[in-house]
Amino acid sequence: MKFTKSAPLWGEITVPGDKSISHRAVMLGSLAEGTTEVTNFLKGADCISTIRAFQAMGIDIEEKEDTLLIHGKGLHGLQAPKETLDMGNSGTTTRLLSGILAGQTFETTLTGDDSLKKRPMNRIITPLSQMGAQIESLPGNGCLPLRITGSSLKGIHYETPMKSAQVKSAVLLAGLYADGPTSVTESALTRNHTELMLRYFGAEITTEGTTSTIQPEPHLIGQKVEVPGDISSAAYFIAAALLVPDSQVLIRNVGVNHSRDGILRAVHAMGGDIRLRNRRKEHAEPVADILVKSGPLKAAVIGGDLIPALIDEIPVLAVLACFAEGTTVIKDAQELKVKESNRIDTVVSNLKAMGAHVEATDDGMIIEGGHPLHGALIHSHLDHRIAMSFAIAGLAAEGETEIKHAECVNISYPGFYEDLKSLQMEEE
Ligand SMILES: O=C(O)C1=C[C@@H](OP(=O)(O)O)[C@@H](O)[C@H](O)C1
Ligand SMILES: C=C(OP(=O)(O)O)C(=O)O
Repeated sequence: MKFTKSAPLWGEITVPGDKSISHRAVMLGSLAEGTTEVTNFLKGADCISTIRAFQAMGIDIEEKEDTLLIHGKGLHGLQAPKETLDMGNSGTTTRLLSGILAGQTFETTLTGDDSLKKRPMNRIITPLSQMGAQIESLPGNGCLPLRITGSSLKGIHYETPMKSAQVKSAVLLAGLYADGPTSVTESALTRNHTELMLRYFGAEITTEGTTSTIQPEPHLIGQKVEVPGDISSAAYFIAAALLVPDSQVLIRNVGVNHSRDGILRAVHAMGGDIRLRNRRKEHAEPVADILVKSGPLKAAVIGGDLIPALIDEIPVLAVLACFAEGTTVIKDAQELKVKESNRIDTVVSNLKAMGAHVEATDDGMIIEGGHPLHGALIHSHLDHRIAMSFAIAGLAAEGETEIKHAECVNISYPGFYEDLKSLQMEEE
């Protein structure tokens, strides 16, 4: 896929449904009694891995044109799958599902693609084992494939050593099957979709500060879930509209949960022209329309508690920083190293190929803005966020940018390139 300097971006767009919320809707819909109707479900490869896993455990999931109907069988209704469950590229599916599988009465094996097989699973094996789960990393290196033998679980209090919503969620979901309350404390709030959706489906779950506590054996009831647009997908259009001169884009129906809105806060800090309109609440989640206009940007320091609220947006934020005046520091973001690629390395090497002045650090990167980027051959490393971030860089760089394995955007945003093109004004 090739990109050159873009004509202004102009108009309105609706991005596909939120990936995190889509995964959780399938999971809780399957564990609830009755039918859950999900609209604006993300039909990306990661969420399809979640659907296939629950279908393999006996859940009837109807995939209609605009909706997903999940015929849940209750907390104890899953059946042993006949085969190994393939998690594809999805860390979220693997870690959250492991929490659920830990409390079943059967044994399951989970595997995934080459990228997922390199990602660390000890972060969930440790707390789930403390709860009494039996989980074995078959290669013995803390990675997939995992064999999970369902066990009776005990409630624990767990302090997460890393800022990870997947770890928090795995423990809370295992807590559904524990013998008493289970609580998780984190050092900074990570995305709280699991907590909000559990409450929405009828679980007894409370949150005080950054500690959430769940009571076991709730009676979950199927619900209607309207999935908001994914702010992580909206981030690419926010960046494109800021960078391409004379652009103005309205992104409708985006989830703006405070635990996810770090990209909005970062763009504000960088002086970008971005406004929220029509704020409302859809079921459990806050939603708004986002209006973005192009304009100059200034550097910022991005770190601390802001990081979990924009962790997946850091690649595109790094692209923005190349066009900002001054030196941007991204820190406290070690988690980037264990995503679909090592995103510190893949962002820095690709930005360098485009002529950026950027250096990797142990927990992020330092970017000296104001040096024009030029086109280059970009290696996505099959990482969807890298492909999309550098497509945006290509719209603002001199010359031609080519993205290798550009199709990996299907993980979280099938139709991304078409949507981007739909905003580009025709050249006179
Ligand atoms: O819980 C989730 O849905 C996610 C949590 C984050 O991962 P970590 O929990 O590993 O930070 C994020 O990067 C991922 O895209 C989705
Ligand atoms: C890190 C991501 O997803 P996951 O961990 O679910 O693979 C992502 O979508 O950027």
